[in-house]
Amino acid sequence: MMEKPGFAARKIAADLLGNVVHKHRALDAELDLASGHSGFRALPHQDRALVRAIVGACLRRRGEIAEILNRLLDRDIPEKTGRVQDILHVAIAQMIYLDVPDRAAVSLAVDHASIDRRAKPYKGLVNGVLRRLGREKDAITNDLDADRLNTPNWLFENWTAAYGEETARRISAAHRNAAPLDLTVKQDPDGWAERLDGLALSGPTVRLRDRATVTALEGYEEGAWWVQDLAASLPARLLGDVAGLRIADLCAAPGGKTAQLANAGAHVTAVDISAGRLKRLRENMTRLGFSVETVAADLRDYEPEAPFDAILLDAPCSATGTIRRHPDVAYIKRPRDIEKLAEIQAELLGRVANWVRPGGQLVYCTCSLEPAEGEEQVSAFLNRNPGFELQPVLPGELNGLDNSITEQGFLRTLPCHAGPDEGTWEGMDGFFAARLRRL
Ligand SMILES: C[S@@+](CC[C@H](N)C(=O)[O-])C[C@H]1O[C@@H](n2cnc3c(N)ncnc32)[C@H](O)[C@@H]1O
Repeated sequence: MMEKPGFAARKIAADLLGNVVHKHRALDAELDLASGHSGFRALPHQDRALVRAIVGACLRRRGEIAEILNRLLDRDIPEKTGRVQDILHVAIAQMIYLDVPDRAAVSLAVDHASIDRRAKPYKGLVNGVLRRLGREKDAITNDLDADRLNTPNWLFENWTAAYGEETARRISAAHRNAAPLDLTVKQDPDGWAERLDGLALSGPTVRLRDRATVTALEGYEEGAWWVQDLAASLPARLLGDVAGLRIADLCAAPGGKTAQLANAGAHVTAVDISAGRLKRLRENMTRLGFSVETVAADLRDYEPEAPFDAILLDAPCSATGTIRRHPDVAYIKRPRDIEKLAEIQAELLGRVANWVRPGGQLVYCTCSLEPAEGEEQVSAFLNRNPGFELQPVLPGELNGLDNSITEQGFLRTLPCHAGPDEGTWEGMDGFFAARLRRL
């Protein structure tokens, strides 16, 4: 059988979807052009963009697609049918959420089922189900509760318990769209907003509507800015005026927060366990013209020579605050990952806290929406360590982002929080940060 144009892209999309949702592999790693999925790497540029769009829609709309399939089938597709379910999801994503003609999506799905040994007996079902969807699209997709369906139950329950159901729904809704591109500029946010046709948000953040090729944008070569979500820029800002201070940026790579601290005039020691990620940090600092000390070490072994004036600990976490950028996170993480990560965070926080001098500040942060990795982590630390106090984040400290400050004085941003003004192409990553002081 001759392969139809676009067949390879659909086949690889189904493969990648399967690797994420069944094998819990990170999508970024699969899409890496140096080390990712070999079939994906071999595709022409345009087909790679199509694969990204299909897999993105499959993940962002996974709950809706599953419900559509449910409405189309009389009974569940048996397990051990090979790729049937992934093939159907890929086709439905194209028919309902992407601008692909139904006929193309259906015939490529049937072709795919025909060449898969275990899916082959179901090619008639694939054909029938998808054709019916084409005919009865409106009726079948009517009244889908997208906000509830597209978030896995355990995450939705976590967020409902933490923020209430209405907010959990708004978080889920924010995940339907890809995030805009935020830059942190060294100086002159208004000028850069004008030059890049963006919007100056809170502080040094400039937001661009399109995710253009970053390296082709004005100011990249000269190191005028770096890519950093608005929310990710907030924890370092909590340290206030850091000019001349010795600061340890712990878990630093690839260096977004290191760059902020260096730009503000601090003497930064950037520590990270990953030599590869630290190499990227050094490349970033070279482009930006910052000089910082870098240390490749596990924080569980590292011993600083002298106490620091301040510490920023951006602990490893589940990254559920970044689902707008990484929709696979909702499917590759599981509840036990949160438990394991919370244990590591507690260990790291307990260990590094003693590296700050008395009177010095320690900011702990994670890009997670789970209280176990944020509020609960810090409250437990303070209970165990009477030698530290919380220094609440105060209204007015964060240029118009007061709705991201909790009653206790923690920073808690959510993907459904708008920027400082309405109409700022909505949203930011979910972040938690707490500012502590050693007594
Ligand atoms: C959230 S990322 C850091 C992002 C970074 N702070 C930034 O703003 O660009 C977490 C980092 O923690 C590092 N890490 C994880 N476990 C570590 C450990 N035990 N010791 C040191 N670094 C660790 C990872 O290599 C990863 O680079």
